[in-house]
Amino acid sequence: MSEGSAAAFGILLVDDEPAWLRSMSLALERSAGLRHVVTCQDPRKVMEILAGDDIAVVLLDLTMPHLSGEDLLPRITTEHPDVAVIVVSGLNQVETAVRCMRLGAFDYHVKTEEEDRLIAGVLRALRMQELQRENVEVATRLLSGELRHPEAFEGIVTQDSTMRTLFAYVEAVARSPQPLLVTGESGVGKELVARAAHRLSGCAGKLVAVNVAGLDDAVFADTLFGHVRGAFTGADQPRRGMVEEAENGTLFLDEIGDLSIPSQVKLLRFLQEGEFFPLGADRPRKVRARVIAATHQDLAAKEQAGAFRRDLYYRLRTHRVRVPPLRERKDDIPLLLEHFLEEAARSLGKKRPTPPRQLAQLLQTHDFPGNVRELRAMVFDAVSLHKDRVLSMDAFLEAIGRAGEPPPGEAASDRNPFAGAERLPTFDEALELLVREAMTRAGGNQTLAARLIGISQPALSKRLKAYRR
Ligand SMILES: Nc1ncnc2c1ncn2[C@@H]1O[C@H](COP(=O)(O)OP(=O)(O)OP(=O)(O)O)[C@@H](O)[C@H]1O
Repeated sequence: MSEGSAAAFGILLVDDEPAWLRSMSLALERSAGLRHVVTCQDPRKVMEILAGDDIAVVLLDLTMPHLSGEDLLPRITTEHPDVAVIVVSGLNQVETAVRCMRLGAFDYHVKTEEEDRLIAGVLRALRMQELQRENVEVATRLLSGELRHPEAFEGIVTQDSTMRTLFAYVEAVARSPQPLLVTGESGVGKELVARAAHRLSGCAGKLVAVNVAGLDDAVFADTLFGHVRGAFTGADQPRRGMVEEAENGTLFLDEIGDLSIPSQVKLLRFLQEGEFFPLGADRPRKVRARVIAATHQDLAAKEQAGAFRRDLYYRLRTHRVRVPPLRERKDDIPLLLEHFLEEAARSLGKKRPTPPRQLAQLLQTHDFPGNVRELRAMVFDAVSLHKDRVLSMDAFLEAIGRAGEPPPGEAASDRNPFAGAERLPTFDEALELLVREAMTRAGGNQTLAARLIGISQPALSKRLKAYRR
């Protein structure tokens, strides 16, 4: 967990030994940047402190005068179930530990163990607390369905309800320092979602985007973490890595599914410790930057196949969203068409053309394997070619037709819908199936259906009449 979020949570140390309270407060601040630490020597005052202060974690000694930790523990867990209590005892007794856990303790530590282990335990408890609070926040936002900052999503044109839910989720987790994983097919708008999350994060720094696909381990390390002068032959100047560029901001790692295993190890270290070694440096550097990762790949499958480290996978997906492909939100197509017509006309210095009435309908018959990017390219292409007032459908028909063609090298017979059929339809049956499919895809519009299968509207109408008889 990075220091940023942890520092905001209150921690209460309860012990009758002032020396332990002092040294633990110092250790929490020094090693984990935890500054909101309250100390209490008198266990009788604990409930009062909890009622007044925003405390997330209590470190509770067991043996104290007036009131023992074991008596206090059930009162805390009953009255403040959202507070995590870590018992810190001088006794290394399994029975005591089991009793405390049964009474609702989050964890049990022995005072003689290494300080680092106790601090790691506190950070673990804080992480749980943070996730719990975020869950409540997410549920509240999703239920209210309202966005507090709709302007952050301005560039994302949509009226789809799944997308609206996704926005509410992104808004709820945007201020978390934990990673956000954005998945979805190529061209669905993952980068736009990452930029919206950054805008909502309230971070003062900038968003720095790095496409990690195809970077070998050395280039990845140099790009992200930089190097010191003289780190390798030719390194006559030190270089700041992208992580430092993104300090107090967001590091957006695109195509994370392509990261090599050695690079995954380096990234995990940065996520866990918030620190990294520039190439050639003998001391680590600490930088606070939120990581947003994106991929079009199935990371779970990659993890299962051993191509993606499990620890990194779980770390990255602490918060996650899947941006649905365009074919799952076809109602967005007319809106996006309008948006891109406007954008294309502006950037090409042309007057905005009027789209033919059936264009949106035609586009809704297409599956858009390249998603929003494909639609955008189609519109730009058509606007750049267009001359009359009304936009021609031809460029779109051609693009859609081409999209259905097999890729070069793939034989047409591989995609033959009849290949493998036990009984071939007769010519007339096949024709009827084709006509009916075109009518379904065109939403009952005969002109459009006729264009889809390359015949005239009267010819199609004649066939339909014949089928009705
Ligand atoms: N809902 C949307 N509204 C407006 N423009 C969009 C929308 N979704 C995507 N775009 C545009 O489509 C293009 C592709 O979007 P983006 O780069 O965010 O996709 P991606 O999912 O990150 O793709 P890749 O996986 O290839 O990196 C960009 O030009 C983007 O501006």
